[in-house]
Amino acid sequence: MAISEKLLSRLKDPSLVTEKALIAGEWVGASAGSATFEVTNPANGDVIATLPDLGRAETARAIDAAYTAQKTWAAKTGKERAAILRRLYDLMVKNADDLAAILTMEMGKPLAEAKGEILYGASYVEWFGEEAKRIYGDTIPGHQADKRIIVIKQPVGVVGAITPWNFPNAMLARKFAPAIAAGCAMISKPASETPLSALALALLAERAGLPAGVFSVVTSSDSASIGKEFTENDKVRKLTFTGSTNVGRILMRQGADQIMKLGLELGGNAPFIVFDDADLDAAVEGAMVSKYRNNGQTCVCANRLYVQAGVYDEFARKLSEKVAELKVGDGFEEGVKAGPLITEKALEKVEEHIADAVSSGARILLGGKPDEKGGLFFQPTVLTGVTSEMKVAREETFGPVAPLFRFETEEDVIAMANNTEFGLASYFYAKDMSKVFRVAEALEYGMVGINTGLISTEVAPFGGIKQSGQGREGSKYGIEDYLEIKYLCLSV
Ligand SMILES: NC(=O)C1=CN([C@@H]2O[C@H](COP(=O)(O)OP(=O)(O)OC[C@H]3O[C@@H](n4cnc5c(N)ncnc54)[C@H](OP(=O)(O)O)[C@@H]3O)[C@@H](O)[C@H]2O)C=CC1
Ligand SMILES: O=C(O)[C@H](O)CS(=O)(=O)O
Repeated sequence: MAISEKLLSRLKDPSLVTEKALIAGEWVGASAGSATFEVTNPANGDVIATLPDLGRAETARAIDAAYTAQKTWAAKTGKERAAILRRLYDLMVKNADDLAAILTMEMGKPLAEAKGEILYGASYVEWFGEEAKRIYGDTIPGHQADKRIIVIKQPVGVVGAITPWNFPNAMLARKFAPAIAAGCAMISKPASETPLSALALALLAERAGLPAGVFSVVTSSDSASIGKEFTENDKVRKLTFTGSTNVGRILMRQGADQIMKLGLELGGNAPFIVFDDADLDAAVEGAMVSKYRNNGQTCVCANRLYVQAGVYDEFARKLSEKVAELKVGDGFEEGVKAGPLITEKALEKVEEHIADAVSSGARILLGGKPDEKGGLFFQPTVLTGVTSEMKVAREETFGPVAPLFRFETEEDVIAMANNTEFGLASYFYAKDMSKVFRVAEALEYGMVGINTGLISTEVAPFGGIKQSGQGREGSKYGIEDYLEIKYLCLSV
């Protein structure tokens, strides 16, 4: 077991990579003969680190420590909690290049995108460090002359967090920051593909002064068991999850027995609509960002591109010209815009969706097959002649495929866009203001990008409706999910 020299040689501070999990304030490595799992670089299959493969016992130990530490942490003032989050924000920014290199090596995204993710994750730490000082309650006029009513907000308590591989820093930071700001304690279970980013965050949180036990990171390849510990251990008051709708459903069922508070950021199937009065160049730019960011591996990616008949051919041509410029390769290579997919399973799903579409009459305008580099590299792809009967219309591709659907009327496209069990992100390009308000209000999604393909920011409420989840992350709304409301009735 040894950390990859290729990774360590890229870092100013090699101590940011660890092969130890953080359990109850102690860094725990794999003991002789104990179970371990490997973290590999999706660009070439290299083993970059070996982590202890922990289970329910270690998770329960982390929960016990969190249960104790949380009481002291919650007793600190918002200003004291804010100061530690501010120090963490400063450390994330100072170490952003190293954190980005760790992220690119374990997840594959281009280095510039990884750096962007680190700063995006840090923005949540900064935002909720500020919110920590503003957890206000209410006073309410009494219902009787001798009654005084006060509403206070208190931290939920111990929180379990399960996060995905596609944004291994930002998806954790988006949960960690409001939880810690609110006075909660957290045990995180990162995706087994990408635990190093979570561990680096934990290292920096410790250096920022976060007390022992308030934050643990359990590394495990047996996520189902860790999830069961989170949902069955009565010291855990909330579970926050980002990942597929299928797993979200499993966790919701498991948490039902103790009426667990849940935060669910699940799958999406975003429509991206181009009306014939759109600024086509802007729409192409927005489609490039919304579709190919993170190689299409984000839950808010444009999954279905609906283009009005009058501009369909021109949009398809312009989009393909831009897609053809995307350089595929190792995320560390200069100019690369499309890294590897995360696993063989992810690549097979992309191939399956393209084959299904073509077998039903779609045409490959660009790409359509694995890149000549082999491995997990795939050609950025544009399909035309796509219809609602195809899998790309119903399922989340989670890869670099832009399926173009042609539509005639506003009513038709709203009906098609809403014809899904998902409701996370949606986008459309149009100039007519009446149409903008009609369409924005008619789309059944938690988020709507209007003349933009990039909507994610810490200042706005990120989240979905229907089977895309519940709760919101970021914004002034995001901290509410980590607070309980308490009503005090005083007889005076
Ligand atoms: N709404 C949002 O913000 C986001 C949604 N997603 C959605 O997630 C999917 C892709 O991400 P992906 O990582 O494959 O999703 P998964 O749901 O497979 O995995 C997400 C996390 O859940 C863990 N997990 C898997 N099975 C269980 C289980 N039975 N109990 C507890 N934890 C479990 C995984 O651990 P391990 O991998 O180690 O098994 C990982 O840490 C897409 O559908 C995407 O849309 C992804 C990111 C953001
Ligand atoms: O897809 C995800 O995991 C993130 O939610 C995407 S974003 O927040 O960076 O848009």
